[in-house]
Order: sequence, then structure tokens, then C-alpha cells
Amino acid sequence: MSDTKIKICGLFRLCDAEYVNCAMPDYAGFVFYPQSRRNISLKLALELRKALHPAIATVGVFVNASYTEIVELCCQNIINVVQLHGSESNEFISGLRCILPENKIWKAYRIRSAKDLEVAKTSAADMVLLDNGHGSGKRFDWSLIMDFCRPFILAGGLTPENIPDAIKQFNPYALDISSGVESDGVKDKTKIYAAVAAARRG
Ligand SMILES: O=C(O)c1ccccc1NCC(=O)[C@H](O)[C@H](O)COP(=O)(O)O
Repeated sequence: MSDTKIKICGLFRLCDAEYVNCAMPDYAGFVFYPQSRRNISLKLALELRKALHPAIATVGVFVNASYTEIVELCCQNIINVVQLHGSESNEFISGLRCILPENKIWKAYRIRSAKDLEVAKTSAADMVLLDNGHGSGKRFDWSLIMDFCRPFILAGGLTPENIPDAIKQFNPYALDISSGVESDGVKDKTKIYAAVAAARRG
């Protein structure tokens, strides 16, 4: 049994909540970024939150969004965790924490080199998410993070098949998966179940 948590990201249909409820991951992610094909409205996010099992925490994914947009979703209890996926600074994160002291803040970093990891190490966020891109379905070079010295969430190109290896190598706080639990561009119930089962087994 592993204690690594798992987030299924990018729910955008009501049936996705049903699929996720069968598998019971720790987190479910909603993307609020109009340029993404997984972008959802506040109204759909509210419906999805209501449809999800209450034990599943919800994560809002934002790219350089305003405080106003983020705060509205938190105050309506549609999301529990804020995931910043743009070029948000430590100052922006600290300001957000003052406004939302009850909500955890995660900051995603696109890992291309050791320099990116230096930036992630000094992040003001509660948790850093090491990723390859914006739900790209591709891995970054995992050899870069062998000596990374703070708890992190691993993302980018994860699949039910490579999850055991990811846990064995890095014992991350959590895994974040989106494309790897999709078939033909939509969430796949069987893959979601397999990913969560693989994370639980370790
Ligand atoms: O998923 C998106 O479309 C997206 C768009 C813009 C910013 C972030 C986005 N996703 C963030 C996530 O948390 C993904 O789960 C993460 O990047 C991993 O994605 P994948 O490689 O597809 O598993």
C-alpha cells in the first residue's frame, strides 16, 4: 500500500464525476482556462462538485487568473485547493494566501532544466507540482528530479502503467494525471479506475 495521493484532473462532463466516484481518488481537478479544451464554466463546476463524493477534494486549475475569479470559486466551496499553472509570482501567492487562508495553494512548474527546479525549491506555495506542460500527456526528464528536496506532486505523461515506477522512484506527495486517463479525448472510466488502483498499490 502506498500513501501517495492521486488527482484526476480535467473533468468536463457530468459522467466524469460518476467515473471518479467509482474510483475514489483523493482529488479531482477542474480547469478554468478558456484556451484549454478541458475548460469548464462556473456553472458546470458547481454541478460537478455537487455530483462528486464529498470525500474527494476539488482542485481549481488557473493560468494567470485574477484574485477575483479564484476567490469566487473558493468562496462558493466549488474548489478546495487552488492550483496555479501560469507565471504567478511568490508575491501573487502570498497575496492570495492572505485572502484565502483556509485554502491550500499549489504552484505548477514546467521542468526543463535544473534551473527550473531551483525556482520550484523557493516557491511560496504550500505544495509544488512538477509538470511537463498544460495537460500535455508527455513526461519531462525524470532524472532531473532525483535530488529534489521538498515534497512535490508529480505530473505530466502519467499513465496507469507508469504510476508504480513513479511511486517507487520518487514517493511523491501526489500524482496528477489527465491525458493518461482519457481515450479519444474524453475521460475513460476503466483507465481512471486503473490509475487510482495503481496509486493505492504503489
Ligand atoms: O489540462 C489542461 O488542459 C490544462 C490547461 C492549462 C493548464 C493546466 C492544465 N492541466 C493541468 C494539470 O494539472 C494536468 O493534470 C497536468 O498538467 C498533467 O497532465 P497530463 O500530462 O495530461 O496527465
